Amino acid sequence: MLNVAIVGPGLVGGALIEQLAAHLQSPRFGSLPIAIVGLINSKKMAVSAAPFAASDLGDWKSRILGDAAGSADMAQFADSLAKLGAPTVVVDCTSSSTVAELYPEWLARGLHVVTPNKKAFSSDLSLFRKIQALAGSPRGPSVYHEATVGAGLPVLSTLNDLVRTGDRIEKIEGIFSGTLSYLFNNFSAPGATQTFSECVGVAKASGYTEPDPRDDLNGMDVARKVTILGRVAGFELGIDTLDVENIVPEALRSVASADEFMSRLPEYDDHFAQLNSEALASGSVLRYVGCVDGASGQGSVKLMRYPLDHPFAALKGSDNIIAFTTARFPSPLIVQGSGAGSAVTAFGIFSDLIKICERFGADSK
Ligand SMILES: NC(=O)C1=CN([C@@H]2O[C@H](COP(=O)(O)OP(=O)(O)OC[C@H]3O[C@@H](n4cnc5c(N)ncnc54)[C@H](OP(=O)(O)O)[C@@H]3O)[C@@H](O)[C@H]2O)C=CC1
Ligand SMILES: N[C@@H](CC=O)C(=O)O
Repeated sequence: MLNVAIVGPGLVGGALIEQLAAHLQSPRFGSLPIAIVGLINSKKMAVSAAPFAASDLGDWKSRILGDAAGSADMAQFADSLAKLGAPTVVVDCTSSSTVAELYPEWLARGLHVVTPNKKAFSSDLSLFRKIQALAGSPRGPSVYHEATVGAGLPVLSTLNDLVRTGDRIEKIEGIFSGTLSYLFNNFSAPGATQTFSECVGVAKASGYTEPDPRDDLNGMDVARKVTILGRVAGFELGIDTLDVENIVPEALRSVASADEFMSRLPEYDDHFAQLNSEALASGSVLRYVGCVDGASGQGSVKLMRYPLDHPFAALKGSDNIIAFTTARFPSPLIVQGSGAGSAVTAFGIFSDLIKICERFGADSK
């Protein structure tokens, strides 16, 4: 049996609990040897040697993390998990750097890590290297983070396969943000009628944005993804040395809360409308694009113009598109599809859990 403990049952973590609970209750799939044994958010926690019942998972907010649950204490949470015996995975569904910095400690205690949180892989290179070293041995604890780039799309697994089979990465280029894809697909298209701030509002309500949408609009979410791709491809990319275009209006960069930012964004609709009409007048649309250049080992994150017949201009909804140009794929290998939202992200995490089950031969006893 593979024990699973979820840190941060918010939008994505909540969807993961739903998918796992549905799986446990399904006669078709219920034999998957996964047991949820721990939940922790910033206030409460619960760890159990016996798996939580599927019926409790259906109402976890009151039945598991309700009044009877203990106060959140991450050190105690990890202690209890490390003592469980069976292979145990900590699934970090926060966006916290503090939590990400705990991975080396968890790995050193034999706990596996699965996460959609980009921080550990895109911050200090030394943290990334430490994690890689601890997770590098064939039968030791492992780290999977497919959902950090492209949410549920098979982006990192594809890149890993290219690298491990000895292909040479020449360029990785794409639209890596579901939020910015949705924004520009809907705002920057011939005949579009929604204002920029209305599009941001829909992206937020649809669960595409980071908890604070400025983390998408300032380019940092894409910069983190470009850094992760570059590092997995073998380049020493650092987020602080990337060339990143921040499109948050200057005056809104320091406002205190995401709510205040959202309420003041309409003041800048004319500015974005102007950028858009200039692009349309030149027969192009605006798209926010990230790139890793294999020749220089450098990355960039920019608002660019693309002609209407370019594949990036034809993107729909919150789709991501990632084009890998390599020695073997001079005509690029393309991964495309829904690239944000809680359901697809939870799917990416779930598929990583299945990989750990397979790798460590967890059985259903
Ligand atoms: N939305 C998407 O499409 C995608 C999201 N991701 C990533 O998924 C992650 C989760 O996103 P999302 O679900 O939207 O975030 P939410 O803000 O909805 O949820 C975050 C959760 O983390 C908990 N949390 C925060 N800090 C701590 C802490 N120090 N200790 C314990 N718990 C903590 C929060 O607890 P509390 O409620 O108590 O504050 C909350 O339960 C992020 O890293 C995001 O970048 C990745 C790919 C796609
Ligand atoms: N905010 C991100 C969520 C996934 O990483 C995005 O819009 O892509």
